[in-house]
Amino acid sequence: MGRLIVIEGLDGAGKRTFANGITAELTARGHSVARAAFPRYTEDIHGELIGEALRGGHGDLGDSVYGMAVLNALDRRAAAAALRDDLRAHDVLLLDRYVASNAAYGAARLHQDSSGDFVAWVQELEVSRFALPKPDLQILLQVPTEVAARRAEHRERTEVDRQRDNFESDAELQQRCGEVYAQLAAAGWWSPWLVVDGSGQVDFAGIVDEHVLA
Ligand SMILES: Nc1ncnc2c1ncn2[C@@H]1O[C@H](COP(=O)(O)OP(=O)(O)O)[C@@H](O)[C@H]1O
Ligand SMILES: Cc1cn([C@H]2C[C@H](O)[C@@H](COP(=O)(O)OP(=O)(O)O)O2)c(=O)[nH]c1=O
Repeated sequence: MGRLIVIEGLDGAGKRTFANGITAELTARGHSVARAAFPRYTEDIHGELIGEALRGGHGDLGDSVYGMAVLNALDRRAAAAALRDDLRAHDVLLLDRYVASNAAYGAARLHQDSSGDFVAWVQELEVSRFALPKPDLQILLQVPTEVAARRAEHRERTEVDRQRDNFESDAELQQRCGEVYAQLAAAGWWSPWLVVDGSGQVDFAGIVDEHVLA
């Protein structure tokens, strides 16, 4: 079985860039890597609806914390069989966002912390009821909120189809979300966590040696 490695962090933290760096390091050493990113905006009907709701579609759906979280959970549930296939076929399956994104963003939107009802509800739904594949490691790519916001703005200007959605433009929400992520990591929520400082150069070789393949 391959190792399931999840990358979490704020919008604009640099998750995709980090995933590219880890993938390059692993493939250079001859390891096979599968990748997925949630939400699956173009591959799954739940993901498609999430994208539309994030941009104001479907009435007040985007305002509903539980509604959006259910859609995100169903997107992952629909992906579970493919994730298991990837884990059988590859050395590493690298995910850009997973269940902890639901926990961190929902709790932050509701002004709860990681010990509140919302995180417990996510755990009950996605971990217990949907029995999604458990990560071997969740990596929190941690950057100051202002840095993440600047990067997201830069990305919006320079990349096609990477416009910021309603959450991404809300600085206070991002700040609270970063705090919940830090609590989840400190508590070892669902799996071991590694917190990586994403504000400067990242030591991909060291992280692969000590954490991804360990
Ligand atoms: N370590 C880094 N230092 C400087 N800029 C970065 C770094 N990582 C990512 N970026 C830039 O920040 C922006 C957002 O990165 P991205 O990987 O798309 O973030 P995310 O997937 O977390 O939203 C991109 O323009 C990217 O080039
Ligand atoms: C995967 C996932 C994302 N989210 C949130 C985080 C982001 O604010 C938003 C969209 O994800 P994001 O990774 O920002 O997508 P993009 O490719 O557009 O940058 O949805 C959840 O609330 N729950 C989830 O399960």
